[in-house]
Amino acid sequence: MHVADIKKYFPIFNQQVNGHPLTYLDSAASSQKPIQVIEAIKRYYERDNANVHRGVHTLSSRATDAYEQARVKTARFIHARSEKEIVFTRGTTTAINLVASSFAKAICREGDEIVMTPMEHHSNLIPWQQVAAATGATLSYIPLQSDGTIDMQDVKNTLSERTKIVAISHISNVLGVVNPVKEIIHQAHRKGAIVLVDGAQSIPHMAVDVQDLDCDFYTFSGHKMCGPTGIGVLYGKRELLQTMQPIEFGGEMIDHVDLYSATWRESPWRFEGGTPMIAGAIGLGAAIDFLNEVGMEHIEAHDADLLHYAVQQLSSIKDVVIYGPLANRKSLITFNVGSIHPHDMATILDSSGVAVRAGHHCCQPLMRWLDVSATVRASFYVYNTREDVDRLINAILLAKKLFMEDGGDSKDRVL
Ligand SMILES: Cc1ncc(COP(=O)(O)O)c(CN[C@@H](CS)C(=O)O)c1O
Repeated sequence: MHVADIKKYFPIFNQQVNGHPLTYLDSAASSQKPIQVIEAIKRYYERDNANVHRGVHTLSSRATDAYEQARVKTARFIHARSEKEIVFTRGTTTAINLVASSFAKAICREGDEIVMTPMEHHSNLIPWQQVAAATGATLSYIPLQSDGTIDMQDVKNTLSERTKIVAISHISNVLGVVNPVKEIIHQAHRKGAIVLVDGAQSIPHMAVDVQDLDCDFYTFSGHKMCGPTGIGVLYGKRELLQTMQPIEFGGEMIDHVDLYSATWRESPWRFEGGTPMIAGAIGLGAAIDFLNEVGMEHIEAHDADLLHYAVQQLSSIKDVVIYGPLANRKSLITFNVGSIHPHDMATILDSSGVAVRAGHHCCQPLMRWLDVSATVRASFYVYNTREDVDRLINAILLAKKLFMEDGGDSKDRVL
């Protein structure tokens, strides 16, 4: 399967939007789904649908096998030591909240420190604010360089003997910057701190080896990596997961129950109370098969080519401001064009069939750090092509002509 002709596996592109071919540049919000994932979920509901772990009949056995095979595939995809280090959650947000509520609240005390960065998504910011409020721990932030990157000296200066938790994104959903998480983890471990990596934007775009990183927790969402919504993953070192108490209680997750008390199954099952996202997990497994067939190295190379082309083309338009570093970034480009409000820009782009995201991208502290109220973000994935970038540029030039007095300059070109 060659990246160049991957679009044909995505049925959603067989449509026009506002009279134009769909140019989907919002994969950082949620990716599109290949027919292989759609068919896997359809096949489950048509042939194998039953509840897992409890039934002794054939369909329940088939559903259980498929569900647990998805866990094995996920463990292999991120090079976890064991599938028992893979907890299925609803997504990145619930994975982070599980660690914050179950692990962090148990180990943090008055005066302990939780270290983050101002670029974090609200899902990797607010849970830690809640931990601080509940335990008396304090929040410390690693300062960003002017281009949005992190300097390791600032990391060392921010960490202290009181640091208990470091929570950091692998790739920013606004800046696109790839953070030096392996080095940060090394420095955090020297202080005895535990590190959670928010992998929502990295897992879809780069090969991740959690053992090589030596991260303690790693979180991501199926819907951003060609999988369905409603399924995500918390990777946790087994010795840490085993110390954690569940935060949702009921069926599936128990060992023994009497009228006044209950005991739990081992991890990961103790964290998967109630009927799990069976079809979601099976769809995630199919998405992992698809990404493995394409090859993460090919995805990374395709991503780099598209992003380089997009930065080059966007930079050629007068009045464009690009946020984040021009190198060491992946999969997305955040920008503004002169005085055009991002929502106006996104609306005009949509009239040309170009789907981007506009707003604060669930990163309000980062918008204040950038000193903007909102931005436009174009994000790319395996099914995008240079033609999509050209359509984006053309639509931006149209918006300039509609919204800005000078209507574009001689350097601008309309394809
Ligand atoms: C870095 C990062 N961390 C956590 C999340 C939350 O993922 P969920 O699947 O919604 O739980 C996201 C999702 N960011 C989307 C929706 S705001 C975006 O458009 O940027 C993210 O990018």
